[in-house]
Amino acid sequence: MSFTAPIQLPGLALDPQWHRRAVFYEVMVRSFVDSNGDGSGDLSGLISRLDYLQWLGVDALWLPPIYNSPLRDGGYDVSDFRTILPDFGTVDEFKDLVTKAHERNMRIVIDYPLNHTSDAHDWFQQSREDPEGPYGDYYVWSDTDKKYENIRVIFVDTEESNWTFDPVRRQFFFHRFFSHQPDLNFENPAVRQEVLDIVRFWMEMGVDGIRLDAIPYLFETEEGNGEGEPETHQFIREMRAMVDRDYPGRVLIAEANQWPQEVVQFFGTNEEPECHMAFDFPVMPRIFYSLRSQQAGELIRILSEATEVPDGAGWGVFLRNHDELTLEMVSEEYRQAMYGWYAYDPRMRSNIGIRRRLAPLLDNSRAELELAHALLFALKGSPFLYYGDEIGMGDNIWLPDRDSSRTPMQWTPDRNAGFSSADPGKLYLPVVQSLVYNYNLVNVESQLAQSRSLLHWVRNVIHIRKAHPTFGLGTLRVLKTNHESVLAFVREYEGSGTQFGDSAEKILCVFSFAHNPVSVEIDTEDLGGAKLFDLFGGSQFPTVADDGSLTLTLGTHSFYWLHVGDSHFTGGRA
Ligand SMILES: OC[C@H]1O[C@H](O[C@H]2O[C@H](CO)[C@@H](O)[C@H](O)[C@H]2O)[C@H](O)[C@@H](O)[C@@H]1O
Ligand SMILES: [Ca+2]
Repeated sequence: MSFTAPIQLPGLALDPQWHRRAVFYEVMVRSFVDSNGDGSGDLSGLISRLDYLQWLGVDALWLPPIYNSPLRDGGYDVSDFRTILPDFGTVDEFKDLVTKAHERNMRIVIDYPLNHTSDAHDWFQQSREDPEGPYGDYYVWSDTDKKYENIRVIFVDTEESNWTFDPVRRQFFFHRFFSHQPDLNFENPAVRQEVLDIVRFWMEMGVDGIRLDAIPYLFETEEGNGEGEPETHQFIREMRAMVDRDYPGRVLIAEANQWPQEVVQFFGTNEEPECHMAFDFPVMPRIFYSLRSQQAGELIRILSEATEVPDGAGWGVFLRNHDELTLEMVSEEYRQAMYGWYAYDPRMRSNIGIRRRLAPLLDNSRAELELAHALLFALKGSPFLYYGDEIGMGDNIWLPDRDSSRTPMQWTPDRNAGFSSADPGKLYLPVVQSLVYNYNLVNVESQLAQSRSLLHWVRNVIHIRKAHPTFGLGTLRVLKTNHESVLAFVREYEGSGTQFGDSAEKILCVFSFAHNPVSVEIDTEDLGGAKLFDLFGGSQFPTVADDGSLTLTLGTHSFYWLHVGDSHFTGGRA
């Protein structure tokens, strides 16, 4: 396979708003390409596929943890934050990745699980052995496991308590996640300084952003629930001030699995900003709910909630990632409905969520995959794709925990799906060989060869989105319709008049979750008399009536992106 996209030199375009226009792609280094045949993906392998990612239209890569780790939690159990897992490569190879990505105008975002370490980390080993030593106070130790009783257990499948007794120190240590992941003690100024130094270490290496893993959980208090305590926000403000001062243009991304009013606090304010971006956890499960219930109501409700963010900040929206499809942000009633639709086999569940990939969740329905992506790319926020979802990769629910959807990328129909030349038994996880998603059928090479494949469709929609800065920078206003299965909104952008030549624009987006064709009347409010043109092919649609009403018909699971304007729009096909 060759992707001969032109390489832009020398490096990145200067754009302080890059993260709001960007299409992100989450790529697990271990899962993407194995360059040396040892069975594990690595940095050199990833570098070898940057041309593919550039061809796809990706602007930024998010790499889950690449540090030294016992890999008991997919690398989120870090044993040294300043070295790279040898299976993945070296610091020099990482620098090479940054350089080569930048040459392609692509950014690199790394993942930083700052809340905790692995119990194999030297800090923890010293802390347990020498309570009076320099690391004695690096973790949250207690003589009793009865502290912080308001703090819930997150990994309910495996942990009964947030406290585990350490036989060496003969005290309990606190952990929000697995019992092999002790929480760092953020009350200790030395710990806070270590964390800031580690941020600086990777920023000096040239990274463009850092995903702050599990960010709500830094501080614990007796009164609170340990999620977004004031001290946690204060510390993020300090980190942000350091980044703005010493590394302007780099971004901090909050992973806070919380309700909108709580997540929005991780953006801070104009005067005291915190993160540049935050993942939108409430929207994601509602997309899946709408697809099965044929009801757009919950999605409309959450999209209509006013959650203003500071200037220049933006949401990260996603369909799937390396974790389970979390159902923490839906009511118990909705959760049970979603388990019934999407996790009918108990093996598909994990903690409070569903450990499946996008295509199997949607039963490989091409119409639903297109609808879900069209919505993802039209929402307010920057879209994050999960590796392999662009080809509709399947999962393996027989693998433990979230490994079900972390299997090798499927490049070709050849041995190990072209991921590795290793003996198949040596792979870090087996390739998917199920009836429907077998790598013989689902792979990049065969989809490149079919112009109507999902891969080409996703690439096209990415390029159309990128031709319209409105999607990244504009406002979103939900419209009233007379059909419960239809979501309609207007994206509107005033234009910036910057060097990017952005002009003012309105785009009407309409999505039908109905399982049959529907006719819908939309109250477009102030769009009376406007002409509409399809963004994909440029064809003209019925003009909006003078009173603002618009009647459209939509096929099963279909959608429209319509340019609103007086003049003919020529379409955006890439
Ligand atoms: O490092 C521990 C975990 O941190 C992240 O966790 C997030 O995912 C959890 C579900 O797997 C979710 O329930 C929690 O609210 C999040 O903070 C990371 O993404 C995980 O992979 C990791 O195990
Ligand atoms: Ca390798």
